[in-house]
Amino acid sequence: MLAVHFGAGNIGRGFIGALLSKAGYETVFVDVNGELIDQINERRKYTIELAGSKESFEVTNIAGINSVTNQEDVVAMVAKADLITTAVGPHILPKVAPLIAEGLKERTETVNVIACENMIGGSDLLKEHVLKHLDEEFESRVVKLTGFPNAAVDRIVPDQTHENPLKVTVEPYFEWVVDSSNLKGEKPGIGGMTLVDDLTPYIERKLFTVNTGHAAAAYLGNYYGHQTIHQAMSDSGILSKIKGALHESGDVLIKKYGFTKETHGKYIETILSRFANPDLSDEVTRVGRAPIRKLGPKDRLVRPAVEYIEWNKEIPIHLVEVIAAVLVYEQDQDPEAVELQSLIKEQGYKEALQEVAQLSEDHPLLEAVEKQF
Ligand SMILES: NC(=O)c1ccc[n+]([C@@H]2O[C@H](COP(=O)([O-])OP(=O)(O)OC[C@H]3O[C@@H](n4cnc5c(N)ncnc54)[C@H](O)[C@@H]3O)[C@@H](O)[C@H]2O)c1
Ligand SMILES: O=P(O)(O)OC[C@@H](O)[C@@H](O)[C@H](O)[C@H](O)CO
Repeated sequence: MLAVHFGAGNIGRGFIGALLSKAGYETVFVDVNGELIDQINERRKYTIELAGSKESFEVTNIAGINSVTNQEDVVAMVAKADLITTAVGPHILPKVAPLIAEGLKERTETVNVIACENMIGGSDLLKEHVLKHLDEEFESRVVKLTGFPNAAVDRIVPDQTHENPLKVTVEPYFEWVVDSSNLKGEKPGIGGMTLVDDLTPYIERKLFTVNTGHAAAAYLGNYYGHQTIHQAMSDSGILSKIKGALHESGDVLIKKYGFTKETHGKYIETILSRFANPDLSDEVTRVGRAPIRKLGPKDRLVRPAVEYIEWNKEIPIHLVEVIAAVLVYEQDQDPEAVELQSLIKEQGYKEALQEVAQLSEDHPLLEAVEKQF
């Protein structure tokens, strides 16, 4: 069985590649990072180390293709793959779409394409971009043969600092949930992949708990001068604000999906203990990367804040504080942080937030964030 995976970065190697290998797939990583691909082809294996335990294992049966220099090879692999996955970042999905479209055009058998990105509807978005590259004749054939099931992926994989550039240290916890209602053909039998009929509660619970809490730790941590998530979690003042934000997003999740307070409370506790893992050094700059995306209308901060106001007719004060912390997040190495600061300089905090979060001019969230300043 052959899997083609786009994005040989942290989650690609540290999570998806690992599960594919364990399930017996030959995994071909596609990446624009030529050095990384050369290393994959030279070594043909890498080590996954579980943070905080002595456990480690080898990921084998792998190869790599540089999608800048070897586009034809990528297309040929997509044409014959048994499974196609991505973990490149939401903004990169339009860039991988043309090669996926070319490969899908050549197929006569069913295949599934799963975008493993932190967003709602990742595979739907990828499908939309893929279809833009197909004319009518190919479009109907590709739609018939290709499943684009959405997915939720959860495992904290920080930026790596090993001498061996392929080695990855990951947290032991992981969850990969895939919407089975959109699968085509035989269901992939991958240990660790959970198939569900309705992904919405899973992806929302993950994004609006793990990623909301993580974002709170990163932006408040940065504001109060911390470098890592672990340091932010050790600051009792920040920890209580993170918990506050998670109780606000949790309030909405409980109301929408009927989780009991007790179950959701336990879920929050598990997430907080994952953030506090002393064996995992995760920089606030990684977790806070791409602040414009993170202030998007469907993303981890604005969406739960807007829904909290709708359900409770009340302002979620902790989420508001985190959103304000995003607006003062300065990081020269992060193109979105630079862009956000220049937008704020031109327009002011309130107007910049209104634009990136796509809120109406009179939305109460805007006034609340302005007051926070
Ligand atoms: N790291 C985590 O803890 C984690 C956990 C869950 C989900 N995610 C999600 O997984 C995705 C990837 O995150 P990551 O942390 O692995 O990022 P990363 O930066 O470590 O990896 C992304 C990889 O994609 C490659 N890439 C960029 N453009 C490409 C292109 N056009 N074609 C092929 N490859 C390309 C990059 O070179 C890089 O190797 C994101 O959507 C992220 O939200 C990350
Ligand atoms: O990947 P992002 O930029 O959407 O979010 C940063 C982190 O919160 C994220 O990568 C988490 O580590 C991950 O979602 C845990 O499953």
